Amino acid sequence: MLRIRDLVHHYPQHAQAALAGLDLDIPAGCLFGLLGPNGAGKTTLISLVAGLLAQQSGTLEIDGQPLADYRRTHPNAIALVPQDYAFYPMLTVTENLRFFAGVQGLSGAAGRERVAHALAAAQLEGVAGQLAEELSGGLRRRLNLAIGLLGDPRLLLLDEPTVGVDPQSRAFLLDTIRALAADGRTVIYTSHYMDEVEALCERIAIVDRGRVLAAGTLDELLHEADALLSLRLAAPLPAELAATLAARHPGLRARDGSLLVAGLAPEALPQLLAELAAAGHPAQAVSYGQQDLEALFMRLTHRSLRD
Ligand SMILES: Nc1ncnc2c1ncn2[C@@H]1O[C@H](COP(=O)(O)OP(=O)(O)OP(=O)(O)O)[C@@H](O)[C@H]1O
Repeated sequence: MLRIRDLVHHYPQHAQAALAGLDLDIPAGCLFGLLGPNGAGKTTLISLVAGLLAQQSGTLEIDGQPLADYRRTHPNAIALVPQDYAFYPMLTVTENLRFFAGVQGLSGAAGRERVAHALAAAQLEGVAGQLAEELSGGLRRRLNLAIGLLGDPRLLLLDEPTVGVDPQSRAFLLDTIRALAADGRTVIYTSHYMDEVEALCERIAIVDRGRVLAAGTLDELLHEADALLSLRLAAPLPAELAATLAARHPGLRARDGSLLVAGLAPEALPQLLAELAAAGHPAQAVSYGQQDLEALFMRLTHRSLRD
C-alpha cells in the first residue's frame, strides 16, 4: 500500500538530514511498528506521510499513486494522531469532536454519525460533556485518538499514543488499536516501548538516523538477531559494576535482577561468570540462545531506545 523510496528530508539550519534516504514498504491492512530512539526520524516520516511537511525528495506512493495525488482524491483517508495533545482544552469532548469533524468537512447527519462513532470507538461517551482540560492523561490520549478517527481513515498514523498514560488506559488504547487494524485499516505505530511494539505489531521497522536498519515480521527480525545470554542474579547489579562489565563485553546490559548479553562468544562465558563471582554477584541461573528485539535494536543502533 505505502511505498517509500529514498526519502530525504532536511530541516532548515540543521546540517544533519532528518531522513537520509529512507526505504520502506508497508502492506495494506498491516499494523506496522516504527521503532527508533529519539531523533531517529519517526515523527518526520509520519509528518511527511500525513502531508504536514512538504516532500523534498524521494518517492512516497499509496496504492501506486503519488502521495500528493492520493491525498487530493482521498482527503480524509490518512489521519495523524500526534504526540502532543491536539484539541482545545476549554471545549468539551463532544465540542472538540464536532469542531474537528467540521474542519474535515463532516457536517449534518454524517458529521453527527462520525462524532458518535469516534466517541464510542474511544469509549468516551461517559465524559462527552466534560471539558478536555479536566480529563486524565489516559482520557486525553483517547480524545486525541477519537479526533483521528473522525474521517474514518484507511491509514492511521499514531505517534507514541501511549506516552504518559496509566496501565489501564494503555491496555485500552492497545486493544482499540488492534480492533482498528482488524477492521482492515493500515496502522503505523511509532513507539519507544519495545514491549508494546512486540505485542502489537505484525511488522516492525527499526529506524535510526533517518534510515531503516531492519524491517520485517518479528520472527524474521529475531531470526537475524544474535543469540542472547541471560544470567539470573540474586540482586540487581550496581550500576558502576554493570558499566565496567559492559565496557569489556559489548552488548551487555543489566535489567532488574538479570544480566543480558547479546552476541557473546561462548568461550567468553567462563570469564564473565568468574568476574561476576569475584565481584560478589555470582550467577544463579544461566540460559543461552534466546532471541530478543531489544538486543537486536542495540546491535543495530549502538544505543538504547531512550538514549
Ligand atoms: N522542526 C524541526 N526543526 C529542526 N530540526 C528538527 C525539527 N524536527 C525534528 N528535527 C530534527 O530531525 C531529526 C529527526 O527528528 P524526529 O522528531 O523526526 O525524530 P523522532 O524519531 O520522531 O524522535 P522522537 O522519538 O524524539 O520524537 C532530529 O535530529 C531532530 O532534532
